[in-house]
Amino acid sequence: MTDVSMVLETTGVLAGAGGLGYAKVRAPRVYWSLVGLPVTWGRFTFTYRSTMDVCGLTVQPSRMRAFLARNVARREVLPVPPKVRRVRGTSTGLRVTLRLPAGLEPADLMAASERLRHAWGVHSVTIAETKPGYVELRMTGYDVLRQVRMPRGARSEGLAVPVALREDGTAFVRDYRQVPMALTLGANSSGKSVYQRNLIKGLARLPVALVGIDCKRGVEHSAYAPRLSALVTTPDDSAALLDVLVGEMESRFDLLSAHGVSDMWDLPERLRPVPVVVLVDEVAELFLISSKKDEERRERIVTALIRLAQMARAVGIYLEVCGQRFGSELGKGATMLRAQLTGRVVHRVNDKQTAEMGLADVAPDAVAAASLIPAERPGTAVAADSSGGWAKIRTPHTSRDEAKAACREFAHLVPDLPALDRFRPHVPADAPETGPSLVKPRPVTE
Ligand SMILES: Nc1ncnc2c1ncn2[C@@H]1O[C@H](COP(=O)(O)OP(=O)(O)OP(=O)(O)O)[C@@H](O)[C@H]1O
Repeated sequence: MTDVSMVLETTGVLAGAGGLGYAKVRAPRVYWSLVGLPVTWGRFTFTYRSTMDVCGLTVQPSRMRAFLARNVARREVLPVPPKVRRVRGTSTGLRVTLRLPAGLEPADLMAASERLRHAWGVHSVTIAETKPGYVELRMTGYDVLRQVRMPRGARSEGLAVPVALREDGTAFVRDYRQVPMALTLGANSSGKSVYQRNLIKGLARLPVALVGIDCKRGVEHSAYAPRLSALVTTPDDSAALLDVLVGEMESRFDLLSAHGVSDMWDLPERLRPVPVVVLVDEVAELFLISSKKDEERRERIVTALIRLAQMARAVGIYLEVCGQRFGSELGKGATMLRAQLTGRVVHRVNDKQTAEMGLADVAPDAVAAASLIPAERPGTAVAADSSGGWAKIRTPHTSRDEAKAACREFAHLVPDLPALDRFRPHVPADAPETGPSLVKPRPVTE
């Protein structure tokens, strides 16, 4: 709903810019609130019945209803469209809650979304089932992914971080309790680091331990050091850290079994271990070997990652893996690990095979959309999970310094986790607020 701040923004922008034409191109949010929303709302109200009828989204009335219409109301018996329960304008579009009559299902509306989009002259129409028998029609008035602004009220809580904006104007939330393990793929400069920065910025304020594995010499993760419980930057240290995480997982399982529960969240709060999010950047670095002697290390790393991905959810250890490609070319264990990482975010890719690696097993319909992401829209991705649902998303642009500042601000939230102490990065007390990082991971390999 438009509010006071929106009205002020509206007036200010229009006064300075000199007209609606300018607003339409340069300030689509303003144009939508002033012109698009009232026009679309009116068009929707006046054409709803006829549009649903021509789009094949009506059913024959029940016998009783037909009888009453014919004999009591003495009017023509009309086909019945879904009942409109609520219409709500937002700063990006129009939301309509519909109650489906018997005989219609959400898939019928999904199949007609392109027709509805044209009929009401909006940028996009998506359909979301809100509860059995009810759907929400989410219309956007303009391309909300062109200039991303997260919805008001989207904030991190529990173990969920609103990390990007969906095409329908709602927040894409990375919720670790719903989707514990995830994989982010994308070509160079497609926006993977910015996605991770948004994630870190949101996670930093939550009661979680953050672990960084960044074999690109820590170029990204060293900025987050003040908030990290552990940071490793070489494959050897990664192998040691992953062994410790597997040990932590096992002792947490002992705790669950001692209390007769099968999930950490069933433990009383005072006994519950702190959740751990393990962020792995450039995963291929952990798989590659340059000599025979690296083979044993690779085996150790891959086995540990697979064990964590398969079991650690129940004890609150979550994996967030990132890479350019993640297929069988990485060797033994790669596809097995990938199958466990059920949350997928695929940015622009260089070839269709990479999109398939990321999406074909969970949401095959999304492969084409990921292959079409243009280079001039960095940060755009297709997000999917094993439910089969997918959405086009784009992150808000977040600089390294912003993520770094959030990690400093919430450095006091680094939880006590003795098992990880020897991997804790050393942050000099006088490390600069911005600029190149002075953070050094400690040498941990024995
Ligand atoms: N959501 C976004 N909005 C605007 N610009 C973005 C967005 N995401 C990324 N960019 C820009 O795109 C460029 C590449 O982004 P980023 O560094 O995140 O890519 P990457 O996939 O991590 O690349 P690499 O694999 O080379 O590290 C950067 O200049 C960044 O500022």
